[in-house]
Amino acid sequence: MGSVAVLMNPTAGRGRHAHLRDQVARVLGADAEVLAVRTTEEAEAACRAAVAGGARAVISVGGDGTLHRAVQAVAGTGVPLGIVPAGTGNDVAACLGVPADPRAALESAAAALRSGQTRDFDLARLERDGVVRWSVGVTGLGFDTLVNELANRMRFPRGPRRYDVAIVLELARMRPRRYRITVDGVAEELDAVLVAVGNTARYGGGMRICPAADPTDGLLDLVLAGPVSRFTLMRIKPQVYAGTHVAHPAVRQLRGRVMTVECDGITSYADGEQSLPLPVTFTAVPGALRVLG
Ligand SMILES: Nc1ncnc2c1ncn2[C@@H]1O[C@H](COP(=O)(O)OP(=O)(O)OP(=O)(O)O)[C@@H](O)[C@H]1O
Repeated sequence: MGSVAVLMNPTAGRGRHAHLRDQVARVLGADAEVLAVRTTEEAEAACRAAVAGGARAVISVGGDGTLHRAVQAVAGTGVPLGIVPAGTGNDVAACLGVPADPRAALESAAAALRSGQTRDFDLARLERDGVVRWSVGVTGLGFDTLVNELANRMRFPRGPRRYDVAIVLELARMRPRRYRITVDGVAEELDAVLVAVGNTARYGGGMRICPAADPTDGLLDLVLAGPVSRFTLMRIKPQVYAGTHVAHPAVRQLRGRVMTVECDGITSYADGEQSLPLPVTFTAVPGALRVLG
């Protein structure tokens, strides 16, 4: 029987859950192997190597970004993924019904390893020029993406305040962009400031940007905001936590199995991580993710 590979991200959640390392050893026992990684790239490569080497499960201990790395390795393999939410937002874990408390989630994954109990979910398969990436949660393709990119380039301020500053800076130069969106073969061109494709509903620590997204329906939800003013965007923003922004006349929801999104100068951010530059084709792949518990 293969080992249980554990991807721990000590930087996730601003280091608040560093003590989970001892818990992992205690709860998962001797066949748990904590992967020795220091960077994002090493994290993904180590998960892939573990799966190729016959690991019987991968456990992600971190936030959505950590989970995203582990998902690249287990997608479509049938190797189950344990999710221990120890990040800042933990939006994907919440949408997949994983206990919010990391210790409870760890116990639940350990119990599932013993009983064999798993649940299957869809994944979004992103493809451009033959390069494939996977997203379990939401992929941002507009204003939110630019904020993410700017925040990543900034050295100051540190921590989440960086995002507040990036939002203000990006708002100042926000302009609608021309998108070409094809949903199950039906194409349209439109101007938008914000576009997001969701397999699950949430990102950004509780924002229900794609409120109707269901990771078991075999479909993806695309939500877009048309050309609105900075003022209107800021007024709609608080409604995103409840998912009621979709009632605003400038907001549209599209649903389908295969979607292609084209726009110049935009790189997708999948589960909060930099992914493929547009154009990207998204395909809902039922059952591509098996989750422990
Ligand atoms: N073992 C690791 N060491 C260093 N960095 C890692 C490791 N694993 C993943 N990372 C990267 O660290 C970054 C932050 O991780 P993550 O997103 O999980 O935490 P977070 O931002 O606190 O949580 P959330 O995304 O849920 O708000 C991500 O870009 C992720 O790819």
